Amino acid sequence: MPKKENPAKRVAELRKEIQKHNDLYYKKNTPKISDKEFDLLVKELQSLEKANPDLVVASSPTLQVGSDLSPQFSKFKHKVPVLSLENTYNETELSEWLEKTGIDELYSLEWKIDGASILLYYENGKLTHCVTRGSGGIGDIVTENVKTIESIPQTLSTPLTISVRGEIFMTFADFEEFNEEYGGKFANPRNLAAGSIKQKDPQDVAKRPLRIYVYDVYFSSSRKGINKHKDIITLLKKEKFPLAPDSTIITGKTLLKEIESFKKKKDKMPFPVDGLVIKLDDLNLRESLGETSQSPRWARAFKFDALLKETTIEEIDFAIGRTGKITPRAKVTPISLAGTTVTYATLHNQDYIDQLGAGIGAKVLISKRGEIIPAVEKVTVPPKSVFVLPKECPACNTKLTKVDDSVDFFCTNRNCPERKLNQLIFFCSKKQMNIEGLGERQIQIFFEKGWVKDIPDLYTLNKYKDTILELDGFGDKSVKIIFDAIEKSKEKDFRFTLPSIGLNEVGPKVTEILIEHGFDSWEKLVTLAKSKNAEEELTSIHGIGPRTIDALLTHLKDKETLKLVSTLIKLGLKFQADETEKSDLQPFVGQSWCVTGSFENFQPRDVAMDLITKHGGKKVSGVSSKTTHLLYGPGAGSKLEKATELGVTLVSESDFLKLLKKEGIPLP
Ligand SMILES: NC(=O)c1ccc[n+]([C@@H]2O[C@H](COP(=O)([O-])OP(=O)(O)OC[C@H]3O[C@@H](n4cnc5c(N)ncnc54)[C@H](O)[C@@H]3O)[C@@H](O)[C@H]2O)c1
Ligand SMILES: [Zn+2]
Repeated sequence: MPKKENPAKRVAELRKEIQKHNDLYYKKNTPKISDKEFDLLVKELQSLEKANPDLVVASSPTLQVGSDLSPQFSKFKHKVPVLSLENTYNETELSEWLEKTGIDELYSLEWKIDGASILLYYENGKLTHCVTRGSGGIGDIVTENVKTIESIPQTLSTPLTISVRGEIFMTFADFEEFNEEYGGKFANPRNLAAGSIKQKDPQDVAKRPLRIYVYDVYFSSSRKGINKHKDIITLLKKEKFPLAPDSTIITGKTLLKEIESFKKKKDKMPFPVDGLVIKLDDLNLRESLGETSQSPRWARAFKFDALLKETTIEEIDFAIGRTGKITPRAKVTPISLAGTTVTYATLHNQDYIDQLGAGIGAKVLISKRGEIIPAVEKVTVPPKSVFVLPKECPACNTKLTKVDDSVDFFCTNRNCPERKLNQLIFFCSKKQMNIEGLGERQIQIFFEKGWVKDIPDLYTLNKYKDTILELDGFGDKSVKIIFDAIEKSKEKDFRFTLPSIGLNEVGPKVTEILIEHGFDSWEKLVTLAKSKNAEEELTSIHGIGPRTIDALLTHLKDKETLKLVSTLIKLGLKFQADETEKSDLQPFVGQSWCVTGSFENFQPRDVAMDLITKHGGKKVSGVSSKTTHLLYGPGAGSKLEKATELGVTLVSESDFLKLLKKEGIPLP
């Protein structure tokens, strides 16, 4: 509640507090309070400023959009102010706005996607700049990072000069898979998506499963023939931009009813949504209403409350991941939340525990959004003492350590039983080797009995078959399923075996990239690691950053890893990739191609590179002494210079078209 006795003091306090949370949210991507709590602070400040106009200053966070600007990026002055949205959690407030704006008007109703805002600037039909919202007036140029999202058209079918606004996000499933690959470092898809577009190295961004939905277009000159939101959507569809599902256009009268049906769906959405966006359909009306310094008067965000429920921490234990990461978990008095019973909620790490002041006996608020693991969000009644993580691994007593600059503690003992167990669970899981019948429970039993201590033991498990049949809960049928699935897993190729053994930084995507570049077996990788220019060769591969290269080369020289793989090969597992759809025409065998510039017939230019790999060639992302050909088009830069210097064969688009014709390769 506003403290009436000294508004100036409270206003100053609130501004400082809001600024702090803005920075945590937009710049660090690690918010410490919920959106609702944040919005309450802003509302309190707004009402104080309204009651005390003399306290209003232009720099107040109520008059500015929260800024994401970071010093390491070049800046871009937006062509039109990139604003925020005024939001409400309350249907009465929304109705009042509808009445004021026109209940009989048409409105668009869309999901409010929880990611990072982005502007795509096109000049004469070519994508020139991708820019963050920044301060609303200027933004950070993150073009190369955003261009890694393949669904963004690089060229339009008409030479329009426009800016397209959208939201970059990640689905829950992609987030979980990615996060699993990186040892569970990231808190939620929104923070990961927003952090990803601000990475230093586009190659690191390319590995992240980012997506985009666009929702608006700004025109540099007159928007001839475009008078409704509907026309904008038609244009975006025609130019093949990705659009969010379920968007609809309805009258103000039926809006609240329609919102109800969106609400029913919201917890089942595959990507994070934090509300709905309602916008006037008529663009002329929009323009006559105009905007405040912060948000348009013709749109509102209707936000959903994050589901929060109170319970008590009964105990705190730990998950020890396959990478050794220790995650403290609160065992809570069971509560039902978003249709499931919650008994555990994550406490992430010691820093998080300290910030919350969490401990055994504390009363806490638990949240669940989408499919993410529930988390402890807030302490409402403090514990007797704040919890402190043990110094040693609870499973093997190894001293816990921090790796690099991470906030997490790790057990570095490779033979730690909990790590081993989780490696086995990961190996057998559906997305990996898909060994049906071997779920967490079964693996745990075999592990405790000492029958399966490590991955290779799975393939000699049949010596315990009779004993297994004697166990409770293992019938003929279920045991047959297990052994059939183990046998069948031997058919899985390198695309699965390599990521399944759980080497850090080496997940499915990296594996796929390695295979595409000709490293389609363990043997080839090991040979590569022994060669002098291993690092140079890996660096030339697009999509593999320095951190991955480091990790990969370490694994490929590590004795235990080498032993593990050779044992698995002896047991009949495949550590080479099956041939994929390759053409009989293989004119590019033995050649290594690089590409630069843009092309008329190949958009995106990967289309050309795919032809080369399909017909036997290798593609590389940088020109080196090993590159044999450079395919170049307008806009070619330093690669062309370097290739000329090194005597690489230069191939223009028309040369390439002739070559394809000569070889009888059709255009896709
Ligand atoms: N928890 C915290 O500490 C903290 C701190 C700062 C901000 N926040 C949250 O962020 C909000 C303010 O952020 P904001 O200024 O980005 O505004 P916002 O998130 O409330 O709304 C504007 C944004 O919505 C996004 N959006 C998604 N789908 C859209 C669609 N279909 N149409 C239009 N826009 C769409 C756009 O990126 C746009 O920038 C606050 O309300 C608060 O909830 C939280
Ligand atoms: Zn341990």
